Amino acid sequence: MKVVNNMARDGQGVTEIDQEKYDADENVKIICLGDSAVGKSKLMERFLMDGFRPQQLSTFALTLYKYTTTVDGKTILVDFWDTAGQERFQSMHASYYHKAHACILVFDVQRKITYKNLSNWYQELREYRPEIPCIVVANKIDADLRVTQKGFNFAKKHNLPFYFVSAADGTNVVKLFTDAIKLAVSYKQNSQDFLDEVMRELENFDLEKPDEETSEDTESPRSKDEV
Ligand SMILES: Nc1nc2c(ncn2[C@@H]2O[C@H](COP(=O)(O)OP(=O)(O)OP(=O)(O)O)[C@@H](O)[C@H]2O)c(=O)[nH]1
Ligand SMILES: [Mg+2]
Repeated sequence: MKVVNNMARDGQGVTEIDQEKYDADENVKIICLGDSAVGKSKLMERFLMDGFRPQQLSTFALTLYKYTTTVDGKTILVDFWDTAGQERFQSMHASYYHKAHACILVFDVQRKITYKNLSNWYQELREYRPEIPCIVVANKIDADLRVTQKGFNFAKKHNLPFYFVSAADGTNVVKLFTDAIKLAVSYKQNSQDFLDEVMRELENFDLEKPDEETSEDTESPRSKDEV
């Protein structure tokens, strides 16, 4: 497992890292979103390093973790993108979302505002990635287990999977990440991304040709875009 610390502000430098790795079919990218201090980095640490260090600075801008696993007999390379949720970074650079295959959306069960802000994060996510699987996560349940009795309707409302977890004691952390990886892989395998790109190329190409040649074909590329 390799950790790449990218200290670039505002997502600068992300594209270089991004570029070298997305050619392989079995490479997926999973992003993590949520307010500052909800436990995004701690959840990753718990899963990737099987540990929890109580004191650590908040993520500066972006940390990339590389992780290898197997799904249905195939070797999968996972890039986990962890970002800072501070106000100063509240709107993510587009490249953070670029080619992401799944999202883990985290709030802190002890702080209501972080739950309220889910809708802002979710809205931004959907602007860039309208289709990718997204798991909603209620973190820090170790602090007061009674919270698991509460109804959190955000996930239900948007028809998203929802897990109660704790980075501190490890509850549901492995399940969360292994499910996120499976969802990312299945999204990538079924996604129309590549086809869409090709179709867009063809559409542009068609536009340059005389009308009569393209009139028959114009419908199909459009309908693919909506899959
Ligand atoms: N009790 C408890 N504390 C937690 C848990 N997860 C994280 N924390 C604490 O919450 C604080 C913030 O955790 P981080 O993982 O740094 O939060 P973050 O979401 O990465 O924050 P930014 O990087 O600023 O966006 C730390 O002090 C952690 O020790 C948990 O499951 N239970
Ligand atoms: Mg962090």
